[in-house]
Amino acid sequence: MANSSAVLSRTETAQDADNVLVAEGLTKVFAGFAAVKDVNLAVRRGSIHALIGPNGAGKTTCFNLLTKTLAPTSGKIVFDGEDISSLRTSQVARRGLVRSFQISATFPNLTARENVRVALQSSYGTAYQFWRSLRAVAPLNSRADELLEQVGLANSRDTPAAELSYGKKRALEIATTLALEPRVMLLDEPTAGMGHEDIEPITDLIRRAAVGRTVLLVEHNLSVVSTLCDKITVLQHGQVLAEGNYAEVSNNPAVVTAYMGGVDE
Ligand SMILES: Nc1ncnc2c1ncn2[C@@H]1O[C@H](COP(=O)(O)OP(=O)(O)OP(=O)(O)O)[C@@H](O)[C@H]1O
Repeated sequence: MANSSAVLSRTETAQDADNVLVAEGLTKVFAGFAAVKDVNLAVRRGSIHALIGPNGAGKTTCFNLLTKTLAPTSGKIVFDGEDISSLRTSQVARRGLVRSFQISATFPNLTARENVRVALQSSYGTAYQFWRSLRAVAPLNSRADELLEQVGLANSRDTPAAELSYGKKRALEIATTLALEPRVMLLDEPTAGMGHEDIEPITDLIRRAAVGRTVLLVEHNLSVVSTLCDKITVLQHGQVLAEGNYAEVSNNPAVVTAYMGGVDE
């Protein structure tokens, strides 16, 4: 008996170490309506994990709970072994759980490079204040240029954000998120509103950005999910309907039924 409980606790520890972000019994009630009900979720370290589901399934609410944008009615969120249930977005961001677009990513009148530099300044905190001399912020330019290169915006470095195409704006938002050095990057519908020509580049970009970190995304485009994600959690009516890789969830009759009616665009 003592042996088996020792084994069990070792197994649990191993599972926790594998999972960088864990939600237990996550529930959000809006004026008597449960948008998210008792959701358990485990995001494996180093994976690309998607939250999908038909319209109104609770994806955005769940995502907002995980990013600490919304406070749960009940339930617990654990990041890297630490209970972050009562922490604020900024506090979890400092720990490496970063939501894309949380710094409202782009300042339209600043160039791409300046936008990334602002994100770097916020990441480095008081070490690089706005009022520091140009010489003091110079090291930020080289890091900003590396990040712009990484997201394919090296040639748009001096272009004001407002003048970038939609796809390039989203790439810039990812660069500003990467500036915060996330260990877990949370993306809210990264391909939303994109034309066909932008979807593949942004998918490639997410795949590259995911190297060495974990990505959790809400995504409507199932073809993006199928090529990008290791694990998929399907929500319906605020609850987990199915979980697994794309082949598993797409062959699940309950998922097929939930999606019937052509929810995916
Ligand atoms: N602030 C709120 N107050 C009341 N009800 C809300 C609120 N936010 C969401 N809801 C409701 O909770 C349910 C889940 O909404 P949510 O936006 O999380 O779903 P979703 O899966 O992201 O949907 P979509 O794919 O349409 O964006 C919906 O019925 C929605 O109307």
